[in-house]
Amino acid sequence: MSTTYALELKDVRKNFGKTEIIRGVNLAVQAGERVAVIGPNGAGKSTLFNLISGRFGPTSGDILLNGQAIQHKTPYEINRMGLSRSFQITNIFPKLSVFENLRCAVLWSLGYKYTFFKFLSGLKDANERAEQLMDMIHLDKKRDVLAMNLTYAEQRALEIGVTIAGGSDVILLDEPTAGMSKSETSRFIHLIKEVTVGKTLLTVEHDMGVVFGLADKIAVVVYGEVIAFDTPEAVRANAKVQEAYLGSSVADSQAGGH
Ligand SMILES: Nc1ncnc2c1ncn2[C@@H]1O[C@H](COP(=O)(O)OP(=O)(O)OP(=O)(O)O)[C@@H](O)[C@H]1O
Repeated sequence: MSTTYALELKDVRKNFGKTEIIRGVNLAVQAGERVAVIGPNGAGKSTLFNLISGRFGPTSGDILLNGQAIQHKTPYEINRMGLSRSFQITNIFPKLSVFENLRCAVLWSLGYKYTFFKFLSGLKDANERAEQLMDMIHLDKKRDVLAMNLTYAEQRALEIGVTIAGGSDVILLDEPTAGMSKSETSRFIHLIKEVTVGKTLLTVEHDMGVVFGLADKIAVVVYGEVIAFDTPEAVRANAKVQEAYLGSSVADSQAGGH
């Protein structure tokens, strides 16, 4: 019996000009797994995210979302099929309040931007869902504060709220804790865990504390290939990974008690 994975990459390759940047990636992520994608600078992590979210098409290979091929779909179509991505560059509206940002995201996900009448009938549901999201990301006390007046960590939390607003079951987060202090980071890991319960999560991450605090599995990308995909413990113990990349970062994170 074949398994349907939440996300599956089969021999995915991507060339930019004559250079092969992604060199035959295979990855099978089970529904509900939290996966951290790690690797040295320039290894191809962002390119992989761009391929999965449809920003680029692969040169060859298949990408399946819940068993359905998405490698030729647009980002919009892929989003409608249940995958949502947040960016390092923020995707919130600075001059809208917390509540308005969330409501916009909910309405957009429901497709209400297209017809005014659908919009009116959906408004009540959208309001309720936006309130619910606001509680989930712990910004209920900041309901009417403009996004631009939130702290940096609160803006990142709002961004997560916007990302999960449509109820996608596969979530891609690009360095969700980048730029945060240590205490903000540990609170944020907790928040990400809470809001992604039952969802499949992929995150590109450099901070080993975050990786080991968040991930069920780690995918190690080195020079356009996934050289290991396993539990944190197994990846930590993997000699190939130690040699190619981790070494001192893992030692540091272990010393730090993560
Ligand atoms: N649109 C593009 N056109 C040409 N080359 C690209 C493009 N996007 C990425 N690259 C190249 O692909 C390689 C992988 O880049 P990518 O950004 O995916 O790496 P990364 O692992 O995310 O790195 P970092 O950790 O520094 O963000 C780099 O050599 C980069 O210069």
